[in-house]
Amino acid sequence: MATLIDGKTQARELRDAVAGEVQRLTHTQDVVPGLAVILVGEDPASQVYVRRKGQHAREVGMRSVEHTLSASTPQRELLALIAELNADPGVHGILVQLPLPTHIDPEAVIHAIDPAKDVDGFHPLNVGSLAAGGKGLAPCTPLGCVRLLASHLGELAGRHAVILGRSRIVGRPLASLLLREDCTVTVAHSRTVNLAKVCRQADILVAAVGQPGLVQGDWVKAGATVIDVGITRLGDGEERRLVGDVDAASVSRVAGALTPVPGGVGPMTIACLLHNTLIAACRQHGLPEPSAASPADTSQPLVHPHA
Ligand SMILES: NC(=O)C1=CN([C@@H]2O[C@H](COP(=O)(O)OP(=O)(O)OC[C@H]3O[C@@H](n4cnc5c(N)ncnc54)[C@H](OP(=O)(O)O)[C@@H]3O)[C@@H](O)[C@H]2O)C=CC1
Ligand SMILES: Nc1nc(=O)c2c([nH]1)NC[C@@H]1CN(c3ccc(C(=O)N[C@@H](CCC(=O)O)C(=O)O)cc3)C=[N+]21
Ligand SMILES: [Mg+2]
Repeated sequence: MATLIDGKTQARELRDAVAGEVQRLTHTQDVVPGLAVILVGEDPASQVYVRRKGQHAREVGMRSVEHTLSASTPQRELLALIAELNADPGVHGILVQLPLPTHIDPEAVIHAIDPAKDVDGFHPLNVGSLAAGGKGLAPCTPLGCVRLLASHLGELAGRHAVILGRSRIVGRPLASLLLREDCTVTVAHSRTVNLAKVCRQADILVAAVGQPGLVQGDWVKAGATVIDVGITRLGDGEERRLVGDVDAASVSRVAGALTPVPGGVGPMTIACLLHNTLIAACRQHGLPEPSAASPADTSQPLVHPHA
C-alpha cells in the first residue's frame, strides 16, 4: 500500500517554522508581517478559506486584516481598497480570494496588486519571473506540492513529472517550479491524447483538474509519487465530503506514496501563503530572507524541515 504523505502535519511544521521567524522579526527588527485578505461576496467555501487564512496568520504572530465586501461591490471600489493596502506599510501581503463575481475583471484586480505584496504570485511580474526561473513570489498551491514532493523524495532532479491541468493557479506555475528543480516536466490537459498512457510514464504524478476520481490505479506506474490537488465537494449535511482527482482506493495499491484529500495539499497551501508573507515582509524591509528561493533546497531548515 502507498505511504500517505501527511500534509496536515507538514503544514503545521511549516507554520511553526514561520512563527519562529515572525517572532524573531518582531523582536529584533520591530517588523510584524501583515497579511490582508479580501473576499468579495458570500460564497460559503470561500468564507471558510478566508477565515482559516486569517486565523492561521494570527496564530503565527502576523497581523491579519480581513476585508469582506458585498457581492455587488463595484470594481473601482475593490481597486481603491487594493490601492490603500498597497500604500499601507503595515501590510506586506495582499490576497484577493478567487473566484470573483462576474462583473469584476480578475485581470484588472491582479494587475492592481503591488507585485512585492502579491503573496498569491498571480501578478504578471511574478508569473514572468517564475517562468524565467527567477525568484519572484510563487503561487502557494504549487509551492505546497513541491514541498510535499521534496519531503518524501528528497532530490527531485531527473524525475519525470506529469502534471494534469494547466491553470494559472496550479498546473502552469507548478511546471515552472518543477523545471527549476530539474525535473523532466510534461503538462497534460483536456486535449491530451491517451492521458492514461502519458500518466503511466510519471515518476511524479500531480492531478489538478477538478474531476473526482479521474486518476485510476491503472494510470499509475508502480512506486510513483502521486499528489492529489483536486478538491470537489460532494453531498450535503451528514454526507458532505471532499474528494480529490485521484481514486485513492485503486491508486494506493500501485503508487509508492499519495497525498490524501483532505489533509494533503490544502493545508500546505495556507502554510505556504504565510511563508510567502514572511518573505514579502523581509524583502520590503530590506532584511535577509529566512529561506532559499527553492522549497526543495535542503540547506535551509526553515524551508525544508524534513531534510
Ligand atoms: N488544494 C488547494 O490548495 C487547491 C485546490 N484546487 C483544486 O484543484 C483542482 C483544479 O483547480 P484549477 O487548476 O483551479 O482548475 P481549472 O478548472 O482552472 O483547470 C483545470 C485544468 O484541468 C484540465 N482538465 C479538465 N478536465 C480534464 C480531463 N478530463 N482530463 C485532462 N485534463 C482535464 C483543464 O484542461 P483545459 O486547460 O484544456 O481546459 C485545465 O487545464 C480543483 O479541484 C480545485 O478545487 C485549486 C486550487 C488550490
Ligand atoms: N486568491 C486565491 N488564492 C488561493 O490560493 C485560492 C483562491 N484564491 N481560491 C480558492 C483556492 C482553493 N484554495 C484552498 C486553500 C486551502 C484549502 C484547504 O485548507 N483544504 C483542506 C480542507 C478544507 C475544508 O475542509 O473545506 C484540506 O484539503 O485538507 C483548500 C483549497 C486556495 N485557493
Ligand atoms: Mg494558490
